[in-house]
Amino acid sequence: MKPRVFTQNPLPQDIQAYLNEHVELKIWDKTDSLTREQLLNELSDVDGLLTSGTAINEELLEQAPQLRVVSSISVGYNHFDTKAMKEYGVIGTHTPYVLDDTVSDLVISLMLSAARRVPELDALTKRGGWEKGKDQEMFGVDVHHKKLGIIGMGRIGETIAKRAKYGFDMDVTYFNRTRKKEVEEKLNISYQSMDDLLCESDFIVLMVPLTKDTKQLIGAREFQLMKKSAIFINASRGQTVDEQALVDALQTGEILAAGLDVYDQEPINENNPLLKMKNVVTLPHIGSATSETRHAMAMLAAKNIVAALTGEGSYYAVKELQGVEVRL
Ligand SMILES: NC(=O)C1=CN([C@@H]2O[C@H](COP(=O)(O)OP(=O)(O)OC[C@H]3O[C@@H](n4cnc5c(N)ncnc54)[C@H](OP(=O)(O)O)[C@@H]3O)[C@@H](O)[C@H]2O)C=CC1
Ligand SMILES: O=CC(=O)O
Repeated sequence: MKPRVFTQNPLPQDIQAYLNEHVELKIWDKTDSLTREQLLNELSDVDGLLTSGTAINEELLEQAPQLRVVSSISVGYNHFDTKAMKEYGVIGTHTPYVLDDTVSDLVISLMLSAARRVPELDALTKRGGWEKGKDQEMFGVDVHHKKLGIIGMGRIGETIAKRAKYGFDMDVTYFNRTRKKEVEEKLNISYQSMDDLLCESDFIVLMVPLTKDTKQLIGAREFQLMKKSAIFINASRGQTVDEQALVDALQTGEILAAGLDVYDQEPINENNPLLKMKNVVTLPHIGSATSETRHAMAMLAAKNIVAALTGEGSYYAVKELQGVEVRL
């Protein structure tokens, strides 16, 4: 008998066809979005769940007695309670590598947009505010040849560094808990303590996963260390930053500008002060959102769930759940 898989994510036809060959696929096809209660109900007799941000916690695992694999169409997996999943013998998989270039492109666009004030000046031009002789009021700052500090030199961090170094001649430094000498040599970049990186960088990009150690990694103290001319970019998760401290730093001129793809609350509340600031570029968590990359992620997530459920082929288990014995 084929394993049963449930998903609430709409999937392209070719991915559905691939899944149908290997599993009994059930897709949530109602127009209303699925409530938590409906999800738990659907999970009562399935072996696998294909999802993106669904919180996988004890309450869900308790009510899904057959569940063996949760495959996330994302690389970040802070929605997994990996401790509980381990206890219940449930594997969690994710989609590394296939989105690195796309997310990096977006990070570079946030850097450029914030530095050159692209959204602000686009709005000014469209509302007829372009006046001759007022160029100076529209000046931005250069990106090329500046110093970029990347916090979180992982898969995505590395592709950002490559673009910054070879595309924009930037002086790139990074901070990680583990030093990566081979990457330093390959890309001609250097390692710094986090405080030194914060003090010296013109651009600071945060690209760490959200974990108990990175929650509010950047707060009031860290913004105080930054240059007044610093541009801060966050494309990791909103909770890696103390958002109120970010608002304060931008309002008091402690830093120059910010480019954000992620927030404490998503979708962001329409009254959030960040939305009112000219010196903040705001995007709706679209780091990997191109047709090609979202397709590649969904296909990889489909392959992960098939491999993990059938035991045929390899899959990308998240770090904390590698080698976990799956419940029978
Ligand atoms: N905006 C968007 O749409 C997207 C956002 N993301 C986010 O980006 C994150 C990173 O993805 P990816 O590059 O693939 O992940 P990786 O695991 O490859 O890289 C993460 C890096 O962060 C470092 N890190 C972890 N904890 C800390 C810490 N406490 N202090 C400093 N550095 C730390 C790790 O090094 P070390 O362990 O040595 O410290 C590692 O090098 C994802 O987890 C996700 O949250 C990803 C894709 C799209
Ligand atoms: O935020 C997106 C991800 O893939 O993680």
